[in-house]
Amino acid sequence: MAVPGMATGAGVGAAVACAAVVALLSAVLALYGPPLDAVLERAFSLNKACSIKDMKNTFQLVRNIIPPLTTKKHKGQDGRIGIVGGCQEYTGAPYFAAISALKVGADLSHVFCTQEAAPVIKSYSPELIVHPVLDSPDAVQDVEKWLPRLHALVVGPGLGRDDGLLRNVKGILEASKARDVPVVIDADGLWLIAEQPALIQGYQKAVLTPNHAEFRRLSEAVLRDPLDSSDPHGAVLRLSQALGNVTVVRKGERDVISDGRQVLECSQEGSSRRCGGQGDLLSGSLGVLVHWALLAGPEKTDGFSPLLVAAFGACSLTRQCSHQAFQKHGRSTTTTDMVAEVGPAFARLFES
Ligand SMILES: NC(=O)C1=CN([C@@H]2O[C@H](COP(=O)(O)OP(=O)(O)OC[C@H]3O[C@@H](n4cnc5c(N)ncnc54)[C@H](OP(=O)(O)O)[C@@H]3O)[C@@H](O)[C@H]2O)[C@@H](O)CC1
Ligand SMILES: Nc1ncnc2c1ncn2[C@@H]1O[C@H](COP(=O)(O)OP(=O)(O)OP(=O)(O)O)[C@@H](O)[C@H]1O
Ligand SMILES: [Mg+2]
Repeated sequence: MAVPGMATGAGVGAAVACAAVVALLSAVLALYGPPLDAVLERAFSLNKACSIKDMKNTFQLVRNIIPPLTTKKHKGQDGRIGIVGGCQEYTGAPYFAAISALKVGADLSHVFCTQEAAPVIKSYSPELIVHPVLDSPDAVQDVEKWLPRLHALVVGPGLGRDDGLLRNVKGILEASKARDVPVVIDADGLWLIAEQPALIQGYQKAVLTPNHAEFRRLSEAVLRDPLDSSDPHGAVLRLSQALGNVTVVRKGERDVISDGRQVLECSQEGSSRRCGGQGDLLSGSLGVLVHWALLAGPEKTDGFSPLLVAAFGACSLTRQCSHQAFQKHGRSTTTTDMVAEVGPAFARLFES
């Protein structure tokens, strides 16, 4: 079925061929070092060709990672996701992330927030499990004891920038890495990473989802250079490489996704509404898709990194939710209207 906003083009085979060329170029880069720019430029233009042609095929790869709904599974198998965020000022952001994870298909969604934020977040939805632990002196241990039961953590929505909270989140990130738990880092979690990039350096199960301001901050902190706005794909590729191939999703008019080897672009039609919370829907959805993609493994994603495919899925889903909500509500569209579209948008993009 044709999906609006989707480019058509070459087959998955072409993507794999491109991937091979890019992998080769990366190997050349690793072996011979500078002049990096010339080689990167070439690698990148190959990537660009791949990404545009293969948007249609990338949808198929997302379909490949979606677990079947069967009567043989028990509660939790399709995803137990944790959201780390929620403080006095921001209660909506962790709620949007957590409810979106459930609506995409996770079975259980936990929110680890401050004591004050917990009753507020609980009152939004009986479906969320809310732990008022993030500002406790035992925050790291309190979250750590849940880690063996969680498939992915989404760190940052509505976290705020309180030094004590950020210290606790640093400990939670270190504990997650030690246990190999995949992490999606968004919003104020990215503030922490811009301050201490070493926290995430080289962690292959991390995805960063910066908006415009967050990308600039991160990029300038990590690359120690003013952001080159003339080359949006190259900027994402370079940031990912500098972070040791951590997957980066730069949100914007077009979303640009890279694992430092390949670049994908998502230009699924969204809407012109820029109400707050849309990024939280994206990061919550991505938490589930990351779990599904890693479970499915690279054989289901045809040579693409599973995290790249998960990210493309979350970006296209968020934009499709925005598109559908806007068709119904126009200028009054809010993120709550988009959350109501998660099911229909998911079915339209990935199940028809
Ligand atoms: N309902 C809730 O609870 C919600 C809570 N949220 C939570 O809020 C916390 C802070 O998150 P954040 O995104 O507001 O912080 P940050 O990165 O400092 O950006 C601030 C400034 O950056 C700029 N700017 C942003 N985008 C830009 C663009 N495309 N193009 C150009 N400029 C752009 C813009 O600057 P301005 O236009 O004001 O000069 C903007 O004011 C975080 O915890 C998050 O989760 C949200 O999730 C929403 C729903
Ligand atoms: N100019 C734009 N045109 C179309 N879609 C956009 C545009 N900017 C962002 N988006 C889409 O909106 C969604 C959220 O991106 P955005 O940059 O608003 O994140 P954010 O600032 O982190 O959101 P939040 O308010 O949740 O913190 C993404 O799906 C992105 O593709
Ligand atoms: Mg955000």
